[in-house]
Amino acid sequence: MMAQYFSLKADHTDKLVFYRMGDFYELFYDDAVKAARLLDITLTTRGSSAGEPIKMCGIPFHSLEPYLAKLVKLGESIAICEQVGDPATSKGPVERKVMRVVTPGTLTDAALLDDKQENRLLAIRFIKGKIGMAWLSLASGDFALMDSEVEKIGSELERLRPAEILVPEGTELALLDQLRIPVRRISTWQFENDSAKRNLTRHFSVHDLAGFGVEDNMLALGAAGALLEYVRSTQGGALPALAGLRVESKTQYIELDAATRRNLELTETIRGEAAPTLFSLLDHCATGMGSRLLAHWLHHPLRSHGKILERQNAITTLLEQGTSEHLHQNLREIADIERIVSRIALRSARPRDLASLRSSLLILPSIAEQLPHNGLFRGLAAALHAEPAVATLLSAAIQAEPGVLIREGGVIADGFSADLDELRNIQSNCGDFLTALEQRERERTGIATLRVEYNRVAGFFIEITNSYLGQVPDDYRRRQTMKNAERYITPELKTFEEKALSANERALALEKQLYETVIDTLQPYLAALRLAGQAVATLDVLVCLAQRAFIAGYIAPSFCDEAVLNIEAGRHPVVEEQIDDFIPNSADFHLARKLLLITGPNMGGKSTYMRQVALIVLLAHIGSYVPAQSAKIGRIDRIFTRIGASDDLAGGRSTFMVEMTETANILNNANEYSLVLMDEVGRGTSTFDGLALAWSIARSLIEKNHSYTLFATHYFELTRLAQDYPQVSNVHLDAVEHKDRIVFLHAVQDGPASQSYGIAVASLAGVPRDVVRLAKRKLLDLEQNSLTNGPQADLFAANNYVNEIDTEIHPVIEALEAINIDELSPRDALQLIYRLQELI
Ligand SMILES: Nc1ncnc2c1ncn2[C@@H]1O[C@H](COP(=O)(O)OP(=O)(O)OP(=O)(O)O)[C@@H](O)[C@H]1O
Repeated sequence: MMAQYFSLKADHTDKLVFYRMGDFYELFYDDAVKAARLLDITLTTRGSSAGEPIKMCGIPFHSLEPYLAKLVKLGESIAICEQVGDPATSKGPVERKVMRVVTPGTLTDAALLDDKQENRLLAIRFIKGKIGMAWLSLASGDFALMDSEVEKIGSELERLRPAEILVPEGTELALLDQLRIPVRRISTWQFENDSAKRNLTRHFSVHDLAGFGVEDNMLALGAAGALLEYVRSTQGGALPALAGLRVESKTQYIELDAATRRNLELTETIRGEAAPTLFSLLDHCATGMGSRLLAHWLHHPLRSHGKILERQNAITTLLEQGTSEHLHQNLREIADIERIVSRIALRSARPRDLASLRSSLLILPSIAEQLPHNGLFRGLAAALHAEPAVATLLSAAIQAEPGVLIREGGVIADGFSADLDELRNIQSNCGDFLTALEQRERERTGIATLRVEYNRVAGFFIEITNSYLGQVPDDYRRRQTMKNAERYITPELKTFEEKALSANERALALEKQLYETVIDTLQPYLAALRLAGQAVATLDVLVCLAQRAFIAGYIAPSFCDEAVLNIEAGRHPVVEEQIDDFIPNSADFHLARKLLLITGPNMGGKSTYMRQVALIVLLAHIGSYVPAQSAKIGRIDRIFTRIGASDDLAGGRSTFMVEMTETANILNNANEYSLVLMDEVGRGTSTFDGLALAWSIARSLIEKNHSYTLFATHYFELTRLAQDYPQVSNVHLDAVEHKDRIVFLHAVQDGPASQSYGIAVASLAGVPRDVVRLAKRKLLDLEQNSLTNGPQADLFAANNYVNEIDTEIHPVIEALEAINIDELSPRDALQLIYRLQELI
């Protein structure tokens, strides 16, 4: 047995091998050690090999799924090895085979998949600064490819969020090793374009790939080929019917770099949590398909105003008709058609998948009828009226509530197959037949005590007590002799016995065969069903966005071709949900006003304001309504952000290095159609360096990039840029000090800030009072020594360097500050004077 195990394991060295032994899957050696640790199950030993005990652990076969789910989540791949031979007839160990390989990127089982998340497998190939990428979601059949540049890889990974990555052997890229995504290195030759082309044309049964818009020289082609082969190897040779092959174009979507996707907290917070994010706020979709599509839309804002307006108009119609809630309730009844369709394609669909597909298909026409007859809805309604033949077939073929597993039967509906009905009749009519036979034989033989019976050892028999043996007819054959009776069988009973005993087995076999036929019959309809699934998803997202717009008072943004970005009374969609009185703020950009320099106290709301502008722009481009009073948006192709400080310790980059790398990316790539958010750039280094950098970066953004820029800074000196450049406007957020408190107004106003309140905020945050006091004193010195007339110290000015020692508080002053004169007795006062004198 171990020899058999070793030969199977040799083909799956990089996976955990689940070796089926009766009712258990067992793991051996290192696999056992690893699985025991990851699954928290007992590690034990079984027998020995080469004198060493064999380490093993095992799990019961019927609870495979939760264990698989846990391992796959941890990034492991598993080869599931089943017994395929018959234990009764095989000499030596039963024949076993790896029937299925489960890897994080190739999941299709409902139990292993997250409803709301797309599960993608991504293959990447690198050649001379370029990358070719192909990705596939096996569960939904979406297959796409794209060429890009190496420096975009971070952004692409953040966008696609693959569950598993394939790269050619020998690929060295630090970024890949830092990811928490399993990376599999496969032979380089599998990434060759020629064999990929052959594979793909064969798979799609086409002469060439031009029809998909795939060019011969695309780098991504090789990646697509490698990906397809990998999937085939995990699915026991079967390949799903893929929805087609999409070439994703770079110009289709607004580009968001990796940092921006993170900073805007689209689907994950900066800390990596699922909420609160834009997605967690918006996602009230009725189906998993809708949630997945919404996440996709958020990461793929469109550039084409035409396409955006199609969605927006659809939302407007839903709002006008007020049917969203009703549609939402109807959509809740719809199963995950996309994933069921993929499982049908892979022939792994369970009976209940078919039942839920059926019930969904029966509801779809009524949903389609509720849809308005305009714009996007026309196409959606057509797709929802998917092949009625499928629902008819499934109604005829599958029981109302089928069993869980086809091997246990109870799946195929009565009346679908006459043969199956007969087999089932035999089982259920067994009792009737025997009573009727008994009656007939009693009459024929005249033996009143004759009994027809069954037991497991003798099978069916007619029992006649010894006193009537003389009356036994000739056609009775003796089966067994008892003490007081004889047991007989007749040809009729024999035929019945054979039928009855095998009926159950044959019914199960026939059900399995019929089930396979149903799956076969469904294959030609899968493309239409997939479209129906996509239509459900689209409708679900539109309804969800319409509901959000209604509940939160969003408005429809308008688009134009001029250089304009005008938001009246905009709100941050996520922050406004978390606090009671959110103050709306406007933002106005045009050709003559392209950089807003934002100053104001910490906690004033600068980051919130900048992010809200970006989120409104992003929401507008997915077709959604936006949280504002009005919004008019010109052409925008990219959004860049440089917000917050984070170390990239694993990548060997300090906070400041990360800050400058992201800034470099912006300065090198942002153009007049870009929206740029710069939050306190330069704060990661010394004051003078930081200020000098911030100043030159802002100038470059004005002079060279011409982007729509929101530039938040604490360097007050930068506000002077507005005097040199007409495109720069100063805006500020304010606070007022009230007794010991500081109140933030959160309203964006024209002009530079007058104070920074940093020290007041520090005090608010609980910084010890003596430190705050020292800081105030130091600030006073700095301001007095400054040669500028400005309200804040000008660090560019000469002579503002103040000797630290000079500003230290004299111990006498400190002692005086510490006393409460009203509480001093005359005697204490006298002593104090002595002490103070000593301190001079
Ligand atoms: N427009 C607003 N209306 C009401 N509250 C707001 C508004 N903007 C921000 N806030 C509140 O103020 C808090 C601080 O905002 P934010 O982080 O944007 O300040 P900041 O100026 O960027 O501060 P820092 O300079 O310290 O980063 C937010 O968490 C939010 O609770």
